[in-house]
Amino acid sequence: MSERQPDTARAEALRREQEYVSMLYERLDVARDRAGRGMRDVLARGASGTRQALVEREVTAAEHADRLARLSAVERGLCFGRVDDGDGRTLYIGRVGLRDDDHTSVLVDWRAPAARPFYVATPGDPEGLVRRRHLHIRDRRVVGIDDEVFDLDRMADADRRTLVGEAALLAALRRGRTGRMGEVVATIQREQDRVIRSGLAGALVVQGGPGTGKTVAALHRAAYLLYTHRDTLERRGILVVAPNATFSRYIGQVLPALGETQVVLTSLGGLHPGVRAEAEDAPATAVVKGDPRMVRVIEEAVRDRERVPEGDLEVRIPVRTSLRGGVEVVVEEMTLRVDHATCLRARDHARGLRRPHNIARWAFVRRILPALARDEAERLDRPLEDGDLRYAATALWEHRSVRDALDALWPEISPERLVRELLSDEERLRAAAGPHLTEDERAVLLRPREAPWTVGDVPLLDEAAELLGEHDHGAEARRRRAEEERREEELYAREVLTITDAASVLDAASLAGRNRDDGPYVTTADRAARDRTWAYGHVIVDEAQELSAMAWRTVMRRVPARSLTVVGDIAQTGAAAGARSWGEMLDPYVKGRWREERLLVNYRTPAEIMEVAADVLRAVEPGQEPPESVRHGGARPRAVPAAGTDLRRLVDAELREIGEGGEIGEGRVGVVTPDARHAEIGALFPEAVDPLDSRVAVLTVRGSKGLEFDAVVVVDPEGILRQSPKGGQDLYVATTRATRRLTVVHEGALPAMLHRLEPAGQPENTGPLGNAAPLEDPGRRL
Ligand SMILES: Nc1ncnc2c1ncn2[C@@H]1O[C@H](COP(=O)(O)OP(=O)(O)OP(=O)(O)O)[C@@H](O)[C@H]1O
Repeated sequence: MSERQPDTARAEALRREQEYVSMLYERLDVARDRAGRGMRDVLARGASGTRQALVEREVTAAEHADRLARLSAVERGLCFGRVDDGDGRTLYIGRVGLRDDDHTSVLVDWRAPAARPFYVATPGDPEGLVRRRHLHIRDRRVVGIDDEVFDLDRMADADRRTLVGEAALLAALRRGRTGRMGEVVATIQREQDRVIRSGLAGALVVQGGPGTGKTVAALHRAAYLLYTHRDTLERRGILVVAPNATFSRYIGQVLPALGETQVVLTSLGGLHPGVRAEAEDAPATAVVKGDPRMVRVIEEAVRDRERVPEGDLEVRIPVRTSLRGGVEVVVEEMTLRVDHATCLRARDHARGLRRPHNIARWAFVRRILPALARDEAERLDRPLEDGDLRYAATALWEHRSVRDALDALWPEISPERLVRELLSDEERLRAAAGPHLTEDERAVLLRPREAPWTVGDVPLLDEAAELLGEHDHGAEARRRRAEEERREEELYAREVLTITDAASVLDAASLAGRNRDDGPYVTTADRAARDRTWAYGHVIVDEAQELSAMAWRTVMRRVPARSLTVVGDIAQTGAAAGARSWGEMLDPYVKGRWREERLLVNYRTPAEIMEVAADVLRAVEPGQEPPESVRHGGARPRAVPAAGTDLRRLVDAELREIGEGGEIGEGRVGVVTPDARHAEIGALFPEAVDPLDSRVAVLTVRGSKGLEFDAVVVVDPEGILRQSPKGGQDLYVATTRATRRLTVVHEGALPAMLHRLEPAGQPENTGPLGNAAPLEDPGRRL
């Protein structure tokens, strides 16, 4: 409900809001000064005193720095809303809560319970409000206001005269896309608010079609949970798992913009510390790697590294050496022997401890070494006391040949080596996978030793890491050393920062603690990101339909409390090993105990484009309902035959169109291709270097998932449909990436499910393009 008012009334409303907003910024400046001063005071106390005093000083400085970080992050659009209730009470809603000198609240944090009516009031259920007002602020100036009136009769006369209207949401949605997702705190919708404020405990599934704001709602939920459960979550942290590194970059700005930096954001391929997997497996390989039977295969691969010799164990050790030309040369050797049965017992004993392989190895070694020492004593005819035995065993361990012999039987091994050797060695693979996988399944796993890590390898590495345990015994000592170094550097950073201004203090202070080993002042996020076994307080998984059963094991290991937000759309599953239903993936961990919220409104794709996409969905997933678009209008989606079309010129024309029609920036074009044609089409657009930052992005469907563009050109829909058993879902994803314009370039006949597209050459019904005739260029054809 809205009403446009004369300019004078609007000017008066703006002036009054400006007064209030200026006061809020003054409060913000005061709060920042206080935090900055607090930090400088703490640091001015100097770096001397008891260890306890030093620790306290560090912690207090860190708290001030943290507060300063939050206050700096809210500068842009500090206050964005106001609600008036029927009793004449007014609340202003903003990114952070502020109080005046009397401790009276002057700005309510958007996450506080008092702010809820701002998001959930509707004309049917106004939650006691008579009006909701959106404030648009640029550089501390109020540049616009939008009102929604719920009860005109109960509004004060003065307020009634100053009603100003234009839906804030639609204004936000019309903006050109920048290549980075932004926060939407000012325009969160009622159904999204339910997702955001849902309780911390248990698993919440957010199922919704493309563009329904699942990602954006999940990220706001992270900020809300941190605000509401700060004690728990600051200690344990929140992990956000994105499908790939590009998507991580795409959403990476949202939480910092909300003042939250304590969240670990990683891609699926980055879940195993030390590995950055980007490559994807072929669908058949992905299916096998994603299958839970791989748990058994990895178990077998580990057991296969716990061997006994065929017969007795024989090790040659030097008995006598002499120096020749300064080099030590073995003059006489002796063969030590441990009988087969003793080796078997040692292995069974070590396995029976049920400890990780690399830990149990020492139990094995500790059984074999004394046996070797006894044999040595016998051969040398030397009596052995208990104390001597320990000494002799330790001395034997010094011989390289002894260590090599034991390594060959029960090596200390890293997860990376185990998985690499398993997948590149036919013999090992057969030994481990024999009873669990078919010959064909084994064949698709096999690959060259130097092949790069794939996203599908990460769950295998994680599984292996669980079974192998810590493999580097120097790690503990290194960690301690690094911690000391870190502490010194951090102290130094803080001293330096006392002479710099507040905003830079914070960056450098957190920088000083970054990329180092664990320590009391490293942020939770930093510590957690480096620790594979870290138990997070909450985990958010985006595009979760793409995760295989094995990937779910990796995720669940990181959240033993099973406090999860699972965000995705079953209708968009493109991964061969991805989900067909949420129950299939979640029931093994939270059987029947997960709750579901559905988002039904599409904020991205205009209705005209969504109708085309809905036809695709109905053809491939008849049971799934497409979301309803909130926006209408714009250019009609069209089909352009590839014959006679120059793709380059077509994309240039799209760039011009969105540049002219866009409200902010120049807008971006996404060219979506079948996997097999990505390189060929990419070569036509040398400027498309970065899928987020270049004005043109050339992407496979997988690469485009979760992203959006002002204009999308889908090339070769037939090729997309054919590229995998999930080709139909892929085409659905491709057609739902556009915020304004969709063009499909087809080579043969247009697939029947795209019948609604306007054939090129006919004038468009609506929109700024006018006539969308194909662009002829005989020189370069698709
Ligand atoms: N309440 C809102 N206010 C303003 N913009 C919104 C709102 N909700 C969603 N949007 C915008 O709609 C677009 C789609 O949101 P988002 O990417 O979160 O959708 P999604 O459901 O994750 O889509 P997909 O399934 O395609 O990945 C984004 O540009 C987002 O900023």
